Amino acid sequence: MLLSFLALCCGGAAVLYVLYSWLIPAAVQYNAWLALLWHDAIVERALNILTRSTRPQRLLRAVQKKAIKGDPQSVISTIDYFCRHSEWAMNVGDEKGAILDSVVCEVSPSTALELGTYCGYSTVRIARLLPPGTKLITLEFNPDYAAVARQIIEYSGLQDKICLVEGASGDLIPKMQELFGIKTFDFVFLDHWKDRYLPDIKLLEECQLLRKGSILLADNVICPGTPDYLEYVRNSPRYESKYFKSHLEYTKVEDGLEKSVFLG
Ligand SMILES: C[S@@+](CC[C@H](N)C(=O)[O-])C[C@H]1O[C@@H](n2cnc3c(N)ncnc32)[C@H](O)[C@@H]1O
Ligand SMILES: [Mg+2]
Repeated sequence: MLLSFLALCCGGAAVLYVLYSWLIPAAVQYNAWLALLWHDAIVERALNILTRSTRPQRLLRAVQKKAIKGDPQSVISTIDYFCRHSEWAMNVGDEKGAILDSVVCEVSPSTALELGTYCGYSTVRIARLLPPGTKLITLEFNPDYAAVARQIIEYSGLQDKICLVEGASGDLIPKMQELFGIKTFDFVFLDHWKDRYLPDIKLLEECQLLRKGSILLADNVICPGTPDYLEYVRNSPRYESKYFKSHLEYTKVEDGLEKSVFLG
């Protein structure tokens, strides 16, 4: 009786071990929906309860503990390490980040807008490459995320190059001229909720915030995906669009960035 109970326990433990150390990580690395469900719904909630903190707070703590203050590259590398080895987070990440870097360097914008700040990872990534005098305006409607992003931006030492505005893109885009005297943006990074990409570029067009040659770079066009936005920029005569194939941040799931030039 005791022996069969012990055998049952050992068998159960072995199944759990195989599931947790091999099957789940493998499935989560390669399957889009499993990856998002696992990282966003299951692990994040469990860790929030267990640690009585939020994912952005845990990410901020890692930066404060491990990154060199005033060194944006160290902040970026620390976040990437944390997200690969401790806890996934929805930053653009290192792999797609390299594509983002090359587009920012190529455009060398005088005016830049980011939609969706989260913890400020991509904000720091973009701002560190901006020419002197350029300010990046970044919009975030979640006050808890914005509070963490402010501290990460401050920690990286780039606060003078970044203006974080709290609020919804749909409300703030029409106020860009009034708030910042912006006539047009040279570069826009779209990385907020995916159903807002299309309405917000139409709003940017309507508010005449795009000029001939403005560059839009959109993240996550495959995973979670922005089919209506892709259909628009790929078929509209007002845009010339190109896909950069990559992977969803910190996984092997296909994702990519869409770079679109506004033709006027
Ligand atoms: C994927 S995360 C941004 C990640 C960030 N760009 C990075 O790579 O580090 C999306 C963020 O957009 C914010 N967001 C979503 N829709 C928004 C909107 N309409 N206006 C402002 N912020 C929005 C969310 O709260 C979330 O923090
Ligand atoms: Mg993204």
